[in-house]
Amino acid sequence: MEASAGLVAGSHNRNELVVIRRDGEPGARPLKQQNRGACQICGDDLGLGPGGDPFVACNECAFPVCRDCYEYERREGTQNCPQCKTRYKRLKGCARVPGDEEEDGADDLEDEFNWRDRDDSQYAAESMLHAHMTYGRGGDLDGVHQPFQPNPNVPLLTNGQMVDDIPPEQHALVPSFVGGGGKRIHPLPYADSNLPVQPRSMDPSKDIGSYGYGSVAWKERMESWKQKQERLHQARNDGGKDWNGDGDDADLPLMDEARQPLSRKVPIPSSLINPYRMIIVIRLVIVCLFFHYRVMHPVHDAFVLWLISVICEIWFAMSWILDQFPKWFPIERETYLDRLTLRFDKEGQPSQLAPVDFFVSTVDPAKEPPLVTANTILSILAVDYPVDKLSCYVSDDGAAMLTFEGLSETSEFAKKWVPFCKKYSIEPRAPEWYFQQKIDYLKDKVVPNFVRDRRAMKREYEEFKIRINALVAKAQKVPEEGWTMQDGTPWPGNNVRDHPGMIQVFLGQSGGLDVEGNELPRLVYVSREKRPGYNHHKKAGAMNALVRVSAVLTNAPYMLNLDCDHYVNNSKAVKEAMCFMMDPLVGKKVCYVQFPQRFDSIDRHDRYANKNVVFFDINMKGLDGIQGPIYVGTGCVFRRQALYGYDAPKTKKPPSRTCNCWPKWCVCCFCFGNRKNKKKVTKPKTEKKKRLFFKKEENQSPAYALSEIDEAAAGAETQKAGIVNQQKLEKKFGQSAVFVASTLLENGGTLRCDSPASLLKEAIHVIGCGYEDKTDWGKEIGWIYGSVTEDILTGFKMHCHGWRSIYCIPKRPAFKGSAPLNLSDRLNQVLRWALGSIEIFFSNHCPLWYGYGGGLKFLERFSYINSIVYPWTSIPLLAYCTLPCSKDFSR
Ligand SMILES: O=c1ccn([C@@H]2O[C@H](COP(=O)(O)OP(=O)(O)O[C@H]3O[C@H](CO)[C@@H](O)[C@H](O)[C@H]3O)[C@@H](O)[C@H]2O)c(=O)[nH]1
Ligand SMILES: [Mn+2]
Ligand SMILES: [Zn+2]
Ligand SMILES: [Zn+2]
Repeated sequence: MEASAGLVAGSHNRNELVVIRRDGEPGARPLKQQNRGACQICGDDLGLGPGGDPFVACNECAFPVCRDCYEYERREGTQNCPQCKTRYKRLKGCARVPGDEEEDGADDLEDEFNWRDRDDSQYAAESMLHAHMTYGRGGDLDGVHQPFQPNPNVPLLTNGQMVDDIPPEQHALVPSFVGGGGKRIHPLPYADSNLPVQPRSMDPSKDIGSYGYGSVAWKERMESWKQKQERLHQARNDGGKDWNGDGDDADLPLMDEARQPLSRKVPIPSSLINPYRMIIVIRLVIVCLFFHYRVMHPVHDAFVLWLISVICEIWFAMSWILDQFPKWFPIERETYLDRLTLRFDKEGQPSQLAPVDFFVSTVDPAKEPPLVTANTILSILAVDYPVDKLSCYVSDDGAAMLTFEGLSETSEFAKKWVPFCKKYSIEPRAPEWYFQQKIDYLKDKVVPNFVRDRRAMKREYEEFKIRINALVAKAQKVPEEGWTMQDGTPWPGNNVRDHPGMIQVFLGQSGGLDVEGNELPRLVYVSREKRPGYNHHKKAGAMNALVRVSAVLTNAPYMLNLDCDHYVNNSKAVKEAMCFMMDPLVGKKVCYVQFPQRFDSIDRHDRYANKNVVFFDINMKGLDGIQGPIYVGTGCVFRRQALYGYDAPKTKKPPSRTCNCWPKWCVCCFCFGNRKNKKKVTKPKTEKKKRLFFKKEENQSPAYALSEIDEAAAGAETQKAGIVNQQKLEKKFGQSAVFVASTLLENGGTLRCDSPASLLKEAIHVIGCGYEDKTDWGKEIGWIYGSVTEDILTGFKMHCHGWRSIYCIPKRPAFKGSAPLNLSDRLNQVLRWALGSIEIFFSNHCPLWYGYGGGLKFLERFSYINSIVYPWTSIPLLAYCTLPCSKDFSR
C-alpha cells in the first residue's frame, strides 16, 4: 500500500500543490529539487518510512507531512490529512493514540521504539503534560508520576518587601527579590523625566514601532494607501487643476483619508424596520380596543376578580410599551480601523493613541479559577495596542495569596506568550481558547516556523497550566498559622475581612522584558484594604479603588473594565473603541463604548437563556439610536472624566429659536419673525431649573473650571482661587492631593515629580477603607453604590449628566466570557439581578423620579424604567395565572 502511494511536492504557492505519482503519470510536473521531501507543515525533511522509502502520512493523497507533524496531528490536532481531510490511519511504527482500532499487528510496538528519535523520558514527560490539560481548577495531580518541581526561575510570592517609608501595617509589596537570586518583582516603572506633566503619548524616547506593525495585513493596507496617494499626486500634476478640494469628487476622499470620520452610523434599512414599526402600531391599536372592551364590560358577579385581572392587564400593557418604544430607531455602526491607524498610529512616528488602563475584578479563586483569570490577563497583555500605553490593574477582593501567586506566574508566562501572539497575529490571545481551535495548515500556515513555534508554545502553556494547577492544589488546605510568604513573613491578606491594602507592580518598563527583548504592559495587583465595620460595596467598591490607584500610577484617559472570566477575544477591540472615543466630532460626548457580552460553551439551544439575544442584538441597538446602550458591567471602555461625575461637554449649537415662552418648545408663540431681536434674550426658565437640579456650575469638567479660574482671578488671586478649588475638590474626591491633581489632567498622564515609592504610598492611601468617607465616591463619582447591579446605576448616572454611550459590535466578538452553565447558578444570577433592580427602584436613583431636567432623553428613560420595574411583573403574572376562569363566576 505504502509503496504505491504517491509523493507530493509543494510549489512555493501554497495553494497550488502538485501531486505527482511515483509511477510517472503523464502530465506530472517534475519535482523541484528543493521541495523534495519537505514537510508541508513544518518545512522539515520528510525523513524515511520503515521500508526506507520517503515517509508517507496520508495514503489517500500523499500530502507530504513529516513523521513529527503527523503524530502531532493524530494526537492533538484534527487527526485528518490537512489536504484531503481523510482521517489519518495509524501507520506502521507510529505511536498509538486513543481511538485507534486494535487491528494492527503486534509488531507495531516494537517498531515504535525503533522509530522514535525522541527518547522515552521525553515521551513520559509529554504524556504527563497531557494528563493535565483539563481546564479549570486543579487538584488533579494524583496522576503525576514525577513530583512537581517548581521552576527555579519562577519563584512564588514570597517576599513582599516593604517600601522604606511605608509603615508596616500598610504593606506595599513593592520591589521584591527572590531568594534564589533571580530578580522578579520590580519597583514602579517610571522614567526619570523632570518634566512636571508629561502625557505618556508625548514621550518620544520609546521604541513604539516594535509592536503592532508586523502584521501582513497592515503592511498591505499601508502599501495600498501609499499607492493611492501617489496616484493622487500624479493626477494632480497631470490635470494641472486647482486642488482646492472641490475639484474631482471621486478622488477627494483618498486625499485626506486620515481626516475622515473614524466611524459611521449604518441605519437599518427602512424596508426592514418599518414592518416591525407597523406591527407595534397595530398591536398598540389592538391593545387600546381590548382595554376599551374590558373597561366597558365589567363582570358584576365577580367584580373583584375582574378588577384584578384588568389591573394585571394594564400592567402587562405598560411593560410592553416600555419594552417596545425604545426599539423604534435601531442603528448599527461601522468602524474604520485603518483610518485610526493613519491618523494616530503612523509608522515611524510615536503613536498618538490614547493610553488605556484595564481593570479586572476577582473575588474568590475557588469560584473563579485562577487559570481563567490568567487567561483573561494574558489576553489583555497581548492586546494589539502600543505597549507603553497599556496597564492592567487586577483587583483581588478575596486578598488571596493564590491569586497573587497566579498573577506572578502569569506575568512570567506572558513574557513568552505575548511575543508569540504578536509575531503571528493569532486570535484569540487567551491561550486556553486559542489552543482549543484546530488550525488549518493550508490556510493558516503563513509564516515559516509558525507550526513549530506554535507547538513549542503549546507545550509551554501546558507546563504553565501544571504550575497554576499545583498552586491551586496547594491552596486547598490553609495552614493553621495562615499563609506565609517565602521570606517567612505572614501573607498580609490572611484575614480576608480585615487586612491592609496591598499593591504589587509586575512587568512594565523596568519589570523585565519579554523573551524578544520588548517591553510589556504594566500589570498591577491591587487588594484594597478591608476593615470590619466598613461597607466595601462589592464590585463597585473594588472598581472605585482601581479608578484611584490607576489615577495615581498611570492616569490613562480611558479605562476598559472586564470581569475576570471575560477575555479579550478580538485583539483590536481597544482600537475599535478608540474609533469612537478619539473621534474629534463624535468622541467628546461619549462616556463609554459598550461591547455586547458573548459567551463560550453555551449549548446549541441555550438552555438557560444566557445569550440574551433580544437584549444584546435588538434592545441595545435600539438604545444606541437614542442615547446609547446600558452599561452591562463588563466589556466596556470608559472615559475617565465621565466617571468623575462631570456633565457632558455642551455642544455649541447654531443659535436656534429662543423666546421667553415656557416651555421652550412652545410652538404657538410668534417669535419666528423677530428671531434676530430675541437672540440676546436671557436664558429661558428651563435652563435655570436644570441648574438648580444639577448644580451645573460645579459640575463642569476641569478644563472649564480651570479656564474660569484663569479668567476670574488673574495674578495673586489665582493662588487663592486655586486653594479654594483644591479644597472643594478634596471634599469631593477625597484627601489625596495626587489624586485630585490627576483629575485635572483631562488627557491623562501623571505628575512625575514624585518618586515611585511616594506614588505607591499614595496608591496605598487611596485604597484605604476610610478614604471614601464623606466624599462623593459611589454617590456622584465612579461606580455608583446602592445596588448589586451597580452597572445599571453607573450607566444611568452618566446618561443623566448628558453623556451618550456607543454600542460597538465588531465582526469578531470583542470579548467572550463564561456564563453560568447550571440551573442553580443561573437562577441565582437572575435572582441577584432582579433584587438589584428592586434596590434601585427604592433608592433615590430610581429612574422613575430621578434626574428630570438633566441630560437623560425621554425614550432612554423608558428603557431604564423597564430595567428597574421588570421584577414586579412577577406579581401580576402570578395573580393573573392563578385567577380562576371567569366562566365559573359569571353564572
Ligand atoms: O465583592 C465583589 C463581588 C464581585 N466582584 C466581581 O464582580 C464581577 C461580577 O460578579 P459575578 O458574581 O460574576 O456576577 P455576574 O452576575 O456573573 O455578573 C454580571 O452582573 C454583574 C451585576 O450586574 C455585573 O457587575 C457583571 O459585570 C456582569 O457580568 C466578577 O468579576 C467578580 O470578581 C468583585 O470584584 N467584588
Ligand atoms: Mn460572572
Ligand atoms: Zn513536519
Ligand atoms: Zn490526504
